[in-house]
Amino acid sequence: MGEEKGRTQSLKGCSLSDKLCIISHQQYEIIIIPVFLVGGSLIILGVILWLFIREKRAQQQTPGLQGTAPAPPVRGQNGEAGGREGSVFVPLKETSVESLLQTSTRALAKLQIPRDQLSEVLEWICNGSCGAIYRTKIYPGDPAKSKDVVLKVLKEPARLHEIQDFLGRIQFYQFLGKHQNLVQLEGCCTEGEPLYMVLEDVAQGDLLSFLWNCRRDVMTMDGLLYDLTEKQVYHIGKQVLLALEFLQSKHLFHGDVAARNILIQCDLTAKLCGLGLAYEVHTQGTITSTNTVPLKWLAPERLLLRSAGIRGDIWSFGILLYEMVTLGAPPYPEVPPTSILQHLQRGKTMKRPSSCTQTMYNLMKSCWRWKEDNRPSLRELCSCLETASRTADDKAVLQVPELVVPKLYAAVAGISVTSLSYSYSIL
Ligand SMILES: Nc1ncnc2c1ncn2[C@@H]1O[C@H](COP(=O)(O)OP(=O)(O)OP(=O)(O)O)[C@@H](O)[C@H]1O
Repeated sequence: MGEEKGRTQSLKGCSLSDKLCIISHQQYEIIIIPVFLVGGSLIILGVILWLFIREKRAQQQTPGLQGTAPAPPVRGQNGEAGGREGSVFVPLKETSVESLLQTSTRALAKLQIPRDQLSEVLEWICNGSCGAIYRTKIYPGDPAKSKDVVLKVLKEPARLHEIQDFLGRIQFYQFLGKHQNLVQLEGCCTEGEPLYMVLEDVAQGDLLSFLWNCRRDVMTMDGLLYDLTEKQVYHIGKQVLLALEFLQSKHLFHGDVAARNILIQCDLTAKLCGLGLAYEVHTQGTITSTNTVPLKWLAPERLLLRSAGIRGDIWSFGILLYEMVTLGAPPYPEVPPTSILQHLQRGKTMKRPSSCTQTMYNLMKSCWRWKEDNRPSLRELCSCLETASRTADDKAVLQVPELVVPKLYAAVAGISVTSLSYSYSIL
């Protein structure tokens, strides 16, 4: 009855027996409904096409020619922008170097080291991102307290923003505080140029050189035993995970986990260095510099220039395990650095190295799951490593007969040879 009433109202001005009126009402429905259906389908098709093209374009982003990628956007462990805890004291409004140094030296008063306490004898280690890195001695009054330290010297002449950046990095170390598996800041000299950042000396140098030295017949050098067992690989790996957990607790991540960014002591204490990207995440919430990271260590989301986070570090940790168990072989030796993304997109990962147990290989593969969320968390990985370490071989020494030719290594790994600070010679 109600339907009949409504219909009568819509046919206002016509009598129900009027055939012409009823015919025109039916035509109205016949036109509108298909128009809506076709229009809706076209819009849905358009959206699907747009998403498809967008995805394709992202995949076609060609990596850097040298096998290094431009910095992708980044996010913290929960997808949020990187942490900004702790204010950045460096006075960005200062317009002259003198006033900038005056203000910041006051802020860094507790860290200042008198320059005359530093030896003038400098041993060059390498050129870092801000300038040269040297080893020297510090004599803090009491000769018994003299010790080796590492100096990061800001290159000269430095522009105002480079000075601000360097001072910010010093404050970043201060913000991080102490952790046994992170390189420690000893102090700084910033009352005038050249600016120094003074770090503890992790005497045995980087893990990559250590791994290469383990290939040689020498058993010990400078008190360090150049032998590595499977159990020790887990021991070093666990320390790196602890350092990453520490960064994660500050809403940060490392962004460049690799053997070249780990320093090693005689007792196999491992310390994470190369904190430049973590510093950028801290201050900018993203990576803004033109810093480049070798492609073969990067997770797919970084290669695709999508957001990066701690799960990207987990992918790189898998590569680090590979580096350790192969005593410093370049990852994916058969793949050119610039083809790595296509290689991964075909679902390929690295084969199990002959020196690697199935247990360790399974761990690596879990780090290399395409989807970030499917990779283990730091906590899970830590407990897997602990379990694996309990039954790991502590006797058999890992052996790889071929010596490394650094130039060749750099080409296969997609790293510029000058950025490697190896203390290793094949002679
Ligand atoms: N505290 C240290 N003890 C011993 N060697 C060190 C120390 N710090 C740095 N090095 C050496 O210098 C190399 C480069 O260090 P690092 O990656 O920290 O430099 P950087 O270019 O300033 O990095 P970033 O800009 O990422 O902080 C290391 O691989 C290592 O050989």
